[in-house]
Parts: sequence; C-alpha cells; structure tokens
Amino acid sequence: MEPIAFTTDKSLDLVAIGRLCIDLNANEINRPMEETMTFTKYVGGSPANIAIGMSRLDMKTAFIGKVADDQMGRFIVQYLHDNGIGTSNVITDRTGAVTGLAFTEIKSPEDCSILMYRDNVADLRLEPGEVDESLIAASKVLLVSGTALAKSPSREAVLLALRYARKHGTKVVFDIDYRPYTWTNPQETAIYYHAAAEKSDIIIGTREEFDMLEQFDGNAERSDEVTAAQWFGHHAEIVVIKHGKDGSIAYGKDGSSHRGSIFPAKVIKTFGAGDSYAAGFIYGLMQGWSIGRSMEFGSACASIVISSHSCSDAMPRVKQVEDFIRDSKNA
Ligand SMILES: Nc1ncnc2c1ncn2[C@@H]1O[C@H](COP(=O)(O)OP(=O)(O)OP(=O)(O)O)[C@@H](O)[C@H]1O
Ligand SMILES: O=C(O)C[C@@H](O)[C@H](O)C(=O)CO
Repeated sequence: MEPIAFTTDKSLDLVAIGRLCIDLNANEINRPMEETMTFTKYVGGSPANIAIGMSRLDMKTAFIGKVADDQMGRFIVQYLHDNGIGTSNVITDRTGAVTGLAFTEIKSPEDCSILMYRDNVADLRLEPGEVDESLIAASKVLLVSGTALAKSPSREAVLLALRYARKHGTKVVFDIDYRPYTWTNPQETAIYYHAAAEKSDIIIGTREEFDMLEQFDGNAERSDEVTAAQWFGHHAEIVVIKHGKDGSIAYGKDGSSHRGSIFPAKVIKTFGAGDSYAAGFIYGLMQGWSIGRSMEFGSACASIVISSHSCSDAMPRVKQVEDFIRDSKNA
C-alpha cells in the first residue's frame, strides 16, 4: 500500500483534541487499591498521552482542550509546555469545573484497572467556539479521542473540529478510546462514534471498541476484515484493530492486511499500551514508512511504556525505541 499522503505545507504534525486529566498511579503495586497508601501524579488522558508521545518523537504537536482553573490545570499546561506541545488552544475553565482524576490500580501486571473521578470535569466543557480553526488548518493530523464525544459541549466542539479538518485537508486519526463510565448508554456512544468514524482517515481501536461502535451495523460477532471494509466505505484509508498481547492487525484501503506482533515486555501495568502504540504508529506513517514498519514501531513504544510506572512520563524518544527494537531482535 502506498504510504498515506499527509499535506506537506503545514507547520504542525499533529493537533490532539480531548481529555487532559491527571493520572494517580499506585506506588504500592501488586495489591488492590484498598491497600494502596501513596500515588505518583502524572499528566494523563488518552489524547494527552498520544500528543506527549508524538512530541517525544520530535513531532510538532499542539493541543485543543480545556483545563480546570486550579493547581492541577496549571500543572497540566506547564507539563505540555515543558514537553514542547502548543498550548495556545488549551482554555482555562472559569465555571469551577475540576480536573479528571484517573487512579490506576495495579493488582498484578495483567490485572490493572482505572478508577475514574470525572464528575463536572473541565475537559468536557470545551465549547465549539473555542476550537481554533487555524490550528487544525496548520496541522497534518487531527487526533480525535472518542471520549471527548461523551457530553456536550465537548461533543459539538469535536464535531466542528472534524469539519475543520475535512475543510483544510487535515488527516483525521480517530482513536476510539471507549471509557464506559463517561457515557450514559451504549446506543448514544455508537451514534456519536459513528459520526466521528465516518469522517476519519485512520481509525484505531480494540475489537471491543469496534464492536461498541458497530453495534447497529449488523451481526454481533464481526471479523476484523468486515470491520475494516465497512470504514473504507467512508473516509478511512487505514483501520487498525488492537488485540493486546496478541498484537494488532491493520488493513489498508487497497485490500492489504498487516499483522503486528509484540515485543516481550517486563510488564508493570498494561495501561498506556494503546496510547503509546498510537503515537509510534502515527509517527511511522508520518515518516513515510510502511504500515508494517509503523506497527512495529508502535508496538515497541507500547512495550516500553507498559514496562514503566507511568504513561505520559514514559513515552519514549526515537533513539530509545530504535535501541529497544535492535536489542529485542538481537536477544
Ligand atoms: N502484554 C503486552 N506485551 C507486549 N505488548 C503489548 C502487551 N499488551 C499490549 N501490547 C501492545 O500494545 C498494543 C495496544 O495494546 P491494547 O490492545 O491493549 O490496546 P488498548 O486496550 O487501547 O491499551 P490500553 O490498555 O492502554 O487502553 C497491542 O496491539 C500490542 O502491540
Ligand atoms: O485516558 C484516561 O483517562 C486514562 C489515562 O490517563 C491513563 O494514562 C490510561 O489509562 C492510558 O491508557
């Protein structure tokens, strides 16, 4: 398959829109959170993690979002700035909304869960009129994370951002990112996910997330191939289905399919795999690499991050990923 064509005369590589939150990852791991006494604070939120990952890989990135008018909001904005991510379109909420908190419970390397505090969060208060069209026009890619569609006005802000992207030839990457606690019912989820997926050039999700997205589209047990074919009927050029430690599979609009294997990892926590995989995969495509090579780079990013305590802080540099791949192949 020909590498996906990104518009070259743009000053930014990726603009992400959606959730900016705080991860509080348990320090006492391999036990339930009832027995955890201390946490380490990191910037979190799936689209934030991906933007941070892309910036660590030397891609020019910016963020469209809203933070709380408090210490956590200021911490997030400073962290994005310190990591070279444009914050001109990160708005400070003035209504008293708060920062979403993601408590990560690490019962074992394979048994991790996230306890989300997301009542009255600032990120879902992003207004359509606050979305900077010129920022999207200046970017090769707009990354949309599905959870931003969960509530108004963030929902309308994202739908407007999608219109801007199509208007300005900005490629849309839709990371489905289904987090049940943020939605009121699965039907609503599928309707809004559909609205985004139909306007997306690259769609990334787990099998379960695609099943959620496609719940009105016919037979329940859908194959990955049927899923991909459906979205090629809209704007999609690449569809990626992630399968955890079983790797991933990507389909190209040209009928190609690509299996992505994993790199063995000393797993501390599985969270962060999807975000780091997405950052590495998008990075590869933007270098003009093949889908297969981009998947390999994404998988290596994922193994590095799940072997770390954090998600955002652990997002790797290019050389770190290259060395990891080399060492893994020589092992
Ligand atoms: N245990 C593992 N060991 C090595 N690589 C892994 C492991 N789990 C996931 N990966 C890699 O990360 C990719 C994405 O992981 P996964 O399919 O779990 O996505 P996700 O559910 O979105 O992740 P997250 O847990 O961050 O939400 C996989 O396709 C695989 O390449
Ligand atoms: O996206 C979330 O709200 C949770 C993230 O902050 C956390 O880092 C994670 O689960 C990444 O997959």
